[in-house]
Amino acid sequence: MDAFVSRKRRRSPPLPTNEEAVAIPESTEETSEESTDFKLAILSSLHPDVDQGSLLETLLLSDGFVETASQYLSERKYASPRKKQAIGTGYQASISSFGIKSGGDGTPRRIRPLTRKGQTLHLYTPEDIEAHTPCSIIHNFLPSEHADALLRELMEESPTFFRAKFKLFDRVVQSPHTFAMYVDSESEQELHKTEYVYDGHYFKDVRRTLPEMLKASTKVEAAVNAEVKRRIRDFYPGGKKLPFQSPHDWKPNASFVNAYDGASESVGWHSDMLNYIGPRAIIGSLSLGVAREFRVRKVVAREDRNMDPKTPDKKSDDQRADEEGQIAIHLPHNSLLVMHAEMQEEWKHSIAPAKAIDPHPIAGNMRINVTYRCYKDDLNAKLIPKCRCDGMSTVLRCLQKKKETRGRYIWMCYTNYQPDKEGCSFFQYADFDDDGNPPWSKDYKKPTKLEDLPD
Ligand SMILES: O=C(O)CCC(=O)C(=O)O
Ligand SMILES: [Fe+2]
Repeated sequence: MDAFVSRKRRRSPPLPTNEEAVAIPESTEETSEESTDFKLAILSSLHPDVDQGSLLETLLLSDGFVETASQYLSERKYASPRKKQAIGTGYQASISSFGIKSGGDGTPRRIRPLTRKGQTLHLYTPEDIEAHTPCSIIHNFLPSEHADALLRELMEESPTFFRAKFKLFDRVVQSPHTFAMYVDSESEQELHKTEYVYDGHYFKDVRRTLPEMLKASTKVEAAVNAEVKRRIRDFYPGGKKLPFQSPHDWKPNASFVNAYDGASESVGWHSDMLNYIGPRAIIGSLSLGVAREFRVRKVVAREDRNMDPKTPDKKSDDQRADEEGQIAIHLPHNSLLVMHAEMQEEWKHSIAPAKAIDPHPIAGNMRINVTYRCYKDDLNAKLIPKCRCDGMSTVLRCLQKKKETRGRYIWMCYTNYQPDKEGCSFFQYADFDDDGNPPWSKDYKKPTKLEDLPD
């Protein structure tokens, strides 16, 4: 099997499919694993020199139609596995090099996830990543001396990074990687230490952005803004920004730096806290040192999984990822990943533990990641709703699991996540205008009511 598709055999019949989660259309919904194997056998006999991974990938991209897949394979626009070219540390016959594009006629392209149950689809090229995930990537982002200087600066800091403790059900667990938080000004530093709540507590160790980080930040800002504009133009309906997305340029003023020391260090499935960065947030994520896999998967509502919405969801994120399929984006040294506006609300991400890693000449076994973020003045910790736990600020979440409330934002108590504290049950729907401004913002535009519209 090719390096970029791994596949587990299903033991039970396939789950009913849904258009967001899988690529195989309704017409092939009832087909069993055996019939996929049968289709692969036909394709294999027609194209004996193409490896199984490429056959399967082409079959998926052809919506399960053998004839279409065979036609693409006959045209042979893809890189033959025997002539694979190295991209970073991995290998890939690019999906787009198969000559199949998500749009291509000037109309906005839809993100079309290709994941299937039990699969990890590995993506390496910028074209594949932006076509099938809510992210875009720029390889070799900084001049190489600058990337190395930034890596050295952060390697020096990393022994003093912090390992978070949090509550998982009734157990206290330690985060499987270390991190530190940096802000760009002294006033923000003071405010963060005393006002901003993370995972139910205040961080006392908020640092000032270091010189190389600051230098990189200006370049990240320009690149992210250009990528966001391109994303809106080429991918979003009508070439318009998403509802709740800010119309203004993105300006980073804070960052989390994560350190993964060795193959087993990781971060579990999550989406990032929106409290201070607002709805439809953008994040610029710079990877340095050892190349690792960044995994993404789309959140699927329970009804779409044919689950009774009232039944508690007992499956872990890892089980879900395995069931629904996931995409692995390979992040080599000096790559900038832009997480676009649809990412945090609709997708989850993780850094998976690796089986093996290629040591980096400067970083050894370490991967360093800087996530540049834009903390919004109007979502300052003093302004957002507080819960009943000692005046702690609440967390902003976007509901995803049930269809009837899907996409609604809520403010809720976050203290429950802290090892030694029980939270309150505070919960309140959160209101934002089309540009993502909260009602207390001077820029907030009240939505026009139907009866107020001119005849
Ligand atoms: O290390 C990464 O690439 C991702 C880190 C991350 O998800 C986070 O800081 O929220
Ligand atoms: Fe994250």
